[in-house]
Amino acid sequence: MEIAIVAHDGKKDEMNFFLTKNLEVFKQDHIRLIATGTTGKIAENLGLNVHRFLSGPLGGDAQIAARVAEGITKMVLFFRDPLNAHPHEPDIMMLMRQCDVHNVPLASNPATAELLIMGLKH
Ligand SMILES: O=C(CO)COP(=O)(O)O
Repeated sequence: MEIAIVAHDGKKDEMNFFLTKNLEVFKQDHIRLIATGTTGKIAENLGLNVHRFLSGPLGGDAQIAARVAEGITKMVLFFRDPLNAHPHEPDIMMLMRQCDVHNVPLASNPATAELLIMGLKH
């Protein structure tokens, strides 16, 4: 099962905490982790296998949106920073829209991500 992780700069510490807490889940063989460029580094630094796409502002969100549209990515954990402006806002909206179009679970904050991970465990 392919899961995408994405975190805006203001949320990267929370992504680090979340991944650390759920390391055993993300290490499972049946889970393939993908990420935008800089977020992927966080996962790599924790010893996780992750395929890193472009950084968000350079098109990473758009690349992941395409995988959602194609039915490859099955879950998106996107820790958004609602308190800052992002130059690639259209790409961000596209990623979220594609999740809704294709009924792919999308967590836009850590609390929801925890619930999705709990769902995965059961
Ligand atoms: O900008 C992002 C999501 O919109 C995240 O990109 P990075 O993981 O490269 O920082």
